[in-house]
Amino acid sequence: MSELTAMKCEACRADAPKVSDEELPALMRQIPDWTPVVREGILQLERVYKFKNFKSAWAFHGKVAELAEAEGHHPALLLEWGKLTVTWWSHSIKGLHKNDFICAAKTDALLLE
Ligand SMILES: C[C@H](O)[C@H](O)[C@H]1CNC2=NC(N)=NC(=O)C2=N1
Repeated sequence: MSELTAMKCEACRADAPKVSDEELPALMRQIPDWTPVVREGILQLERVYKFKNFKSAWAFHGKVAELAEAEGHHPALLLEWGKLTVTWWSHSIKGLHKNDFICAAKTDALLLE
């Protein structure tokens, strides 16, 4: 389990630093099941979680929503039959912040609960 899961998100400020190109590879190695994607020019982290049915995906959706509220940092969630797509990025800086990696690692940890 990544050390990221022991960290806490900081408040999202418009002047907060984005994760740099130099920092990105080491952070991505800590969340190997996630993919960096660019949407509307914004770098984001995405993972698709597969489940046996809608109800299981829905239950995980609820856990991720609770995590988001606890961290004060919120993902995009696409709930489908047997799938939940989770996408993290920082709206305030239109890109990736350390918060997004912390939350991606904590999202993975929810699977172990
Ligand atoms: C006021 C509130 O805390 C801010 O709007 C928070 C809410 N959750 C957030 N979530 C994400 N992903 N990015 C943000 O910039 C953000 N800002």
